Amino acid sequence: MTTNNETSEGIQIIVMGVSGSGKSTIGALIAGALGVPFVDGDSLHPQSNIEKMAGGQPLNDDDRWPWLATVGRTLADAGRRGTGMVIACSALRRSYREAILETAPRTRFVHLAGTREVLATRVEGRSDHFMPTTLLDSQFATLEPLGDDEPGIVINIDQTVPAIVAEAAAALTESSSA
Ligand SMILES: Nc1ncnc2c1ncn2[C@@H]1O[C@H](COP(=O)(O)OP(=O)(O)OP(=O)(O)O)[C@@H](O)[C@H]1O
Ligand SMILES: O=C(O)[C@H](O)[C@@H](O)[C@H](O)[C@H](O)CO
Repeated sequence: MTTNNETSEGIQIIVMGVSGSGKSTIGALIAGALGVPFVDGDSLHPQSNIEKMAGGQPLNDDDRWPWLATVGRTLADAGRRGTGMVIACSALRRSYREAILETAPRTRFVHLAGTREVLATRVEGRSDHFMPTTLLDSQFATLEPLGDDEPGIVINIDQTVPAIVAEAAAALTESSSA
């Protein structure tokens, strides 16, 4: 999978979805396929947010806004440097995505979508992550799926990792060159 430099430099992607949907796994591979840097949005959270989630409490809007501002700024800075970037960030609500788009208007979203059952299996399968499975219900309650009128694509996560990456990269490069 290749893209020309001109296309890759401009690419600004948020891989979004609830906890355990594969944002880190798929996001890193999409970035590799497109030849752009990858940042895990979890590394941009203030420590207080990580501690809150690890303690079993969902984040609220006040917790998320400063983090979303950092995510948008990081993406916009990469665009200005001409390097492009893929960031894994839950971006659960439409208003969160609108805020990111205000700072980084060329952003496209890749929504990794799956059922509660598939997500529970994936989250329970991890032993090395701070996010408890008990927070999945609040993640689903907060989620507003990517709409047809928003920039990006929705991908069903109930398929293999390579299949998801191939679907995402094909859609992203196709829409970049359109
Ligand atoms: N398509 C897939 N098929 C099978 N397992 C997968 C798939 N995608 C991801 N996984 C596995 O599911 C788990 C969750 O994936 P990952 O940690 O990438 O999700 P995440 O959205 O980044 O989670 P969080 O937001 O909680 O950090 C990991 O153990 C990962 O290896
Ligand atoms: O908006 C949120 O509630 C958070 O961003 C979470 O989604 C986590 O950061 C992430 O998914 C880690 O599990």
